[in-house]
Amino acid sequence: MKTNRRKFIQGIAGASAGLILPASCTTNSKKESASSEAPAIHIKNKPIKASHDVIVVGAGLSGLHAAMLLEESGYDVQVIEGRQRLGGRVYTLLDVPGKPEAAGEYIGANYARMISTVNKLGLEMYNPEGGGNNRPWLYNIKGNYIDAKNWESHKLNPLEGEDRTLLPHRFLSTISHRDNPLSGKPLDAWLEPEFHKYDIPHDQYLRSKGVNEETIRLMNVVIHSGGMHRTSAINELRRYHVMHFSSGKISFPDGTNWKMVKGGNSLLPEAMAGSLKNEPHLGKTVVGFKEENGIVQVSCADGSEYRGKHIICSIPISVLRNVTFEPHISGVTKEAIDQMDYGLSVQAHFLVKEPFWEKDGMEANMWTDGPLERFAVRTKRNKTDPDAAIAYINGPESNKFRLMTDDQVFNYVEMKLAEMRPSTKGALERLIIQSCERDVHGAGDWVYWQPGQVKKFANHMRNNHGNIHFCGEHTSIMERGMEGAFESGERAALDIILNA
Ligand SMILES: Cc1cc2nc3c(=O)[nH]c(=O)nc-3n(C[C@H](O)[C@H](O)[C@H](O)COP(=O)(O)OP(=O)(O)OC[C@H]3O[C@@H](n4cnc5c(N)ncnc54)[C@H](O)[C@@H]3O)c2cc1C
Repeated sequence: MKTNRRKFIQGIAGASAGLILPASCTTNSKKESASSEAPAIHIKNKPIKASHDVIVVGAGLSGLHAAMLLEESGYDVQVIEGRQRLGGRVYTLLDVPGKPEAAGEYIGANYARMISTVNKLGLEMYNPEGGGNNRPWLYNIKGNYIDAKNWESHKLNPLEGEDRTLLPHRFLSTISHRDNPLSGKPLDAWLEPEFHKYDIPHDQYLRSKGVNEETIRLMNVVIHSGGMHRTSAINELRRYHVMHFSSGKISFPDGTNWKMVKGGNSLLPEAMAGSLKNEPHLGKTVVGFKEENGIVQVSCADGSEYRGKHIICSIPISVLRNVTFEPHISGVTKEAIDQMDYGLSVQAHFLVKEPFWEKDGMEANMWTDGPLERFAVRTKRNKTDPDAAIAYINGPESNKFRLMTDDQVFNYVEMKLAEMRPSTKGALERLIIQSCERDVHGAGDWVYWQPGQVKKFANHMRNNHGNIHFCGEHTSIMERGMEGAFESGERAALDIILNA
């Protein structure tokens, strides 16, 4: 029996309001087992049946959320994941001192679906002290060290009037959001044709608003893309619209605006996977989909195959360039697969053997317009954790690291640090290099829209290809980040539940 539509939508609405999914989603909705009702087809004279109702490809938040929702509606679901771990871009480095988050870190108070899932699975959230953006920075601009307190009057400050109090690390978010044409509009307004006029390079948009070149140069330091000229202004306007939409309006009951999962955010995808009837299969890198007579055959790099009546595919869009589809994907969706790109970041993690900031008497954390962009002592999860530091490069400088081995990244970072901050020499011990595109399953941090791409692609990203339904943060329209992943998984699951 199919899930009752009204009940299911009530359940989703409940989850979106931060409530636990009601029992109506799990009762009276059992389907017959897949094998008993799958139509038989013939491939090379061999009768083929779907082994599952739905195969979910990718065990990141979007895929796992879709799997949970489908299972609650009685579908037989098998999750398969290319990596040997769950979580995708939620990845707590549990073996690294201080257990830093390598990717999805801050859970916003407005993340209704995610918070609901955390609560439902019995996990706890907390705020590590001194996290977020409240750490004091020492600025290194054009080779000059500048304390935050001296910035307002400093000759390198390119702003005028009251704006001179704005600190460089706030330039991008504050100036991009100023007079944001999306303000006061619904979260999906960025898709509307009336905003296509902002689908232009972000630096061009800022110049038209009178922002000067030096301010744009400093904003460019940490933009999550190949640079301001490569990012659509509407991409950035949407980003800050979503961020500001709820800030100040929604907070956790303790008054805070963001939290992390106690013990590490990776506990969430692990608990989500643990709640499924069928254990996810790891190490299953999908290389091809072939749909015939309503059954999709999924081929993996290790030679194994799965068959499902439906597929939910959460693979990052640019990684899909390496996956074959039969029938072929063509038209705008194919262009999007070939052209969409992800922001990059590389993180070099170090243990701090000696507090180098005590040697030179400067702030520990550096925000620079040089090749290292940001170097910071990490927030501790527990007071007893050792000091650890991270070089976090996510602006245009991050591109070159694609060509380096981990050792070369460490050598480069240490060399640049020693030039900029001699007190770090001998004070750091190498731990790990992390980047979300350093293996074949990752494309980078998160998708960004290049000038002209919102107009061209944004309304095609969610189209299914036969029985293959796409999800992943790149397909979200209201939320971004981890909550965007949840939103997209929910949409793909609903697509099957309501339309299949
Ligand atoms: C450095 C960094 C910091 C971030 N900080 C935040 C933050 O503070 N707050 C926030 O909300 N968001 C943050 N994000 C974004 C957030 O982590 C992501 O938006 C979200 O986790 C994406 O989930 P997803 O399911 O869409 O994709 P993914 O997590 O990437 O899931 C896709 C899965 O598919 C698998 N896969 C890929 N190719 C194949 C294949 N061929 N076969 C089988 N499986 C495959 C991958 O291994 C992966 O597990 C951050 C991301 C990064 C990188």
